[in-house]
Amino acid sequence: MAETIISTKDLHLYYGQNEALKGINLTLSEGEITALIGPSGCGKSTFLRCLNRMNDLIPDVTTTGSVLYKGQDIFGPKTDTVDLRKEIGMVFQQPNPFPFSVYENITYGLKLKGVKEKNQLDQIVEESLKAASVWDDVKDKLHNSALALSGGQQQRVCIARVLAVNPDIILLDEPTSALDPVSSGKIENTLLELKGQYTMVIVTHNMSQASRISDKTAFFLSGDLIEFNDTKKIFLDPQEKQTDDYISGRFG
Ligand SMILES: Nc1ncnc2c1ncn2[C@@H]1O[C@H](COP(=O)(O)OP(=O)(O)OP(=O)(O)O)[C@@H](O)[C@H]1O
Repeated sequence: MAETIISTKDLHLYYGQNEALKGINLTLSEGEITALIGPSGCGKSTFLRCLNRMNDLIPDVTTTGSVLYKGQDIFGPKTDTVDLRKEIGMVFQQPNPFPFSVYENITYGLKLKGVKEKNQLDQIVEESLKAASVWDDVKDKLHNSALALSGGQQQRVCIARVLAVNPDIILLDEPTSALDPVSSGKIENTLLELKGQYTMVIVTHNMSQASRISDKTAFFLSGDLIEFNDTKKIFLDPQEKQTDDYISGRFG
């Protein structure tokens, strides 16, 4: 049995008066990929952002309940959110490289961590880009702007940027929805190669993507977690009618 790395307990989140998460209890296991699925507005991205406190950046948000990461509540006073976000990194829907060179994108977080030695930086740049399956595309363009790459290459550079600071968990918010099918397939392969080394949580509207890459799937509806189980079970033998209706395309 894989170890628990993060668990939420009775997690509620309100945007002003609007309750977007209605008491979510969910446990994520180390080294697994968990897919969050459900119709638009059901709270998937909100839940994802709770896991590294990205919702803190949004005004008028109230969160109750807890998110235990390695047993400690991330909403507790001991948490430094900058450190937390290095351990629990995030990849967004739109590729968002910094407007610097590829090399500087990867070394940015390392320099903040105090890594200065050029050989070490060079080594981590190469390792991270290789792990994100984009090294062959960019090895001759390391000092060119990351913005000059294709969307799919930019997204893999963004994954490499997260990997460079050696996180435990990677949160991915619809990372392929802005990409063409070939680029999406490359990202999926990259995630499959990283499986086991990192715990990943991916929000996706693409049911076949969820079934291809994830170990576990959580189905959300209107701020509730309706069903959470092994991905095979969710797709082949869902226990709740609402899950069945959603994955069979009857709504959403
Ligand atoms: N920054 C925000 N301010 C106010 N309300 C928000 C904000 N972000 C999300 N919401 C609301 O919270 C609810 C959940 O939204 P969320 O984006 O988490 O859903 P989602 O399942 O990820 O949707 P989608 O699949 O369309 O991205 C929705 O009612 C949405 O309008």
